[in-house]
Amino acid sequence: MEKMDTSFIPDLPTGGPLEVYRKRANFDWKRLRLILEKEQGLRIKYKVWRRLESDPLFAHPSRTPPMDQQKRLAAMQVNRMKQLQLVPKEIESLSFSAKTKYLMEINQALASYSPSLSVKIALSVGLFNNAIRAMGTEKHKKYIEAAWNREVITCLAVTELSHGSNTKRIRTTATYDPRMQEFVINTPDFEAAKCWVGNMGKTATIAMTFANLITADGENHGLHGFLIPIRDPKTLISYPGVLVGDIGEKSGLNGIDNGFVVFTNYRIPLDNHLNRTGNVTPEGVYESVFTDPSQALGAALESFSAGRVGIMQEAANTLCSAAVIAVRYAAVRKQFGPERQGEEMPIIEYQLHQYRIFPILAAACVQKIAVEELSNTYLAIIAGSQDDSNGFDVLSQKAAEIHAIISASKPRLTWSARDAIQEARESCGGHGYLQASRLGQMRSDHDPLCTYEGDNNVLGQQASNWLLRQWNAKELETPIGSVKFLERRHQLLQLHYAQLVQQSPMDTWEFALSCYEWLLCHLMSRTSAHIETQLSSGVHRFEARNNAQVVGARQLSLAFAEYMALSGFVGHVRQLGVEQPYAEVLRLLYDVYAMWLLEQHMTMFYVGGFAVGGAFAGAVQERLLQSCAKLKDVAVSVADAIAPPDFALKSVIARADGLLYENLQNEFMTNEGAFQRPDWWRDVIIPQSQEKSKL
Ligand SMILES: Cc1cc2nc3c(=O)[nH]c(=O)nc-3n(C[C@H](O)[C@H](O)[C@H](O)COP(=O)(O)OP(=O)(O)OC[C@H]3O[C@@H](n4cnc5c(N)ncnc54)[C@H](O)[C@@H]3O)c2cc1C
Repeated sequence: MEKMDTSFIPDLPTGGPLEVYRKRANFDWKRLRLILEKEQGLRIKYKVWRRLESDPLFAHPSRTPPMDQQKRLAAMQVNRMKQLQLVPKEIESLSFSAKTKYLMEINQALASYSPSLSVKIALSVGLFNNAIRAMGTEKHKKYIEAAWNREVITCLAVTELSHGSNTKRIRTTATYDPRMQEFVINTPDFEAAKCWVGNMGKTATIAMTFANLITADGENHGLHGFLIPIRDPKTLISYPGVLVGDIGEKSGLNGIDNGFVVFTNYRIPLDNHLNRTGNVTPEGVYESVFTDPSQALGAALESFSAGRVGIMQEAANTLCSAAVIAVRYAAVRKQFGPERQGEEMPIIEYQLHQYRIFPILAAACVQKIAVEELSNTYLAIIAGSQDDSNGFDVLSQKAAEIHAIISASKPRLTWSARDAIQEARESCGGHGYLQASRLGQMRSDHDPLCTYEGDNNVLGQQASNWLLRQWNAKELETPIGSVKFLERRHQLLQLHYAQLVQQSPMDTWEFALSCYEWLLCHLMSRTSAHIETQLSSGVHRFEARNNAQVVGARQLSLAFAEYMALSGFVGHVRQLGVEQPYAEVLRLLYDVYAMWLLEQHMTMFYVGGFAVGGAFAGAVQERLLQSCAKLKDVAVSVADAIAPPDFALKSVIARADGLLYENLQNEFMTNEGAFQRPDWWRDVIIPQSQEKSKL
């Protein structure tokens, strides 16, 4: 294993109640941290956290501010970014992948401090710039610079009131007027109002908007991107013809001003059309690099994949935070014990508790590595497609495969994080419900990640469609190799647990991966057969596919994402060649996560005939519980290796010092107004007779 410089990682407080478990680890948590995360990325994150911590604008308010204040604060924090100099000038000269990676690291650090802030920045810079690069041409590059300098505040307007997932049915129009060389933007009715658009509610000055491009002859050329100025950047007052407002309070992420807009005969110059894939000449002739307009839309929407990768990174970090809170709390919190009056046991010692929280810890570590691997693959493909002078090879085989992987993985990760937060909340009992535990806020802020940038259930269908295409194709199209195992489909479908455990015992990396290969083949075969049966009885393909979702397609895309994560982790660990104690802990984490996942699919292993009797289910459960028991002694150190600093984690019940009760006492005692009689005290006093009031 290469030499590691861990000196930039701040030490943890010593001597607190967590020390008992910290001492049991036979490895250095800082070195583990650098195995789970690349040094360069971690250095960037610590730099971001240090700068935020030292700036009073980023101090955590003691109470949740009113909605309007949250928006003001997040907007001011975005403006402060430039002064904080988080992005050095030198990154301009880096390659596309290196530069994007740098920005992604910053985003992750910001997201663990405040999701509202990171989403706002993504909308203002990252996503906007990606969209310009994917859809715009040279003349639009000035907007990238302007967005960096905050000369314009940007947003991405795709969703309409009555259409979200089905983007093809968006109805906003951009009609070209050759006389004035302008596009006229119209919202046909309120159902076509753009809505939910982040940054649009109060602040955005320019909206990157998807609208149907219509030429003077009345022909609709499908959806295209347009840069539509909506507010005066000097006054934030909207322009005539633009009715723009805020959609109101949300369940979380209230630092973001989500808005709606209605356009009425609103004119923009020809140059504001993002014309990389389809161009309109000044005379009004439409030219496209695609013959089918839906291909142009597909290429344009593909630019949002970077957003999905960012979402996965954020979800992996959320998993980490939830796991850290649950593990640190469990190591300190004591309840019950064998002797009635004797010492109580930390709840981390209970098997049931281990079974609830260790899969979260293991998932966090495995997914952290898997998402990093996936991000690298994604960036390499996009960089390749940008180098291609012909422009779009985005719809090539590689792009289709990575799109399928992302479409399966974004749902898997965001759902895992959603469930992990809830489990962590309950595992911390009542104190987990305290706002200061962070878990409630984390739950509300994470929740919409399951919906935006592609609703999970809809995205999952795109992944299963691709998988089923591979299943039925004469020739596999898997340049990334994600379904290379399908070459062995006939052998795999014959596989049984009894035979597998002989070939690859449970303590090999291959065991779980082979179980997954069988499961994926079975689900593809099952779903495909279900669709075929319906088609042959005259059912329309659309309906046949819909009716195959519950039977197998939904599970297929989730299982595919899990397989990708596990195999990504295994590939990475094998390459690393780490020393013994680190190899052991990585193996343990893999076992806990893999066995826990296999348990979730147990029914299908039996339904499909992979397993009979109780042996497989019993063996999986036994290995899971044994691995959890082994993980118990090192879990606190593993949590330390993935924990954001206290400042970013902001959880009173999971500080690195482990002083649970002292920190809670301080929280209760200093909580604003804790000892104040309420202003409304008279409203709760029921007038009493003289005699009784003496009581
Ligand atoms: C916090 C937040 C921020 C957002 N920011 C932006 C933004 O900046 N810009 C922007 O343009 N949009 C934004 N959105 C909108 C977001 O992109 C959409 O909400 C998302 O695309 C889902 O669309 P929808 O809400 O219309 O849901 P729908 O498409 O109506 O889906 C509703 C439900 O129906 C299910 N469903 C739909 N079709 C099928 C099917 N074929 N089979 C089975 N089930 C189906 C879905 O799974 C879902 O559960 C934001 C949303 C939120 C919550």
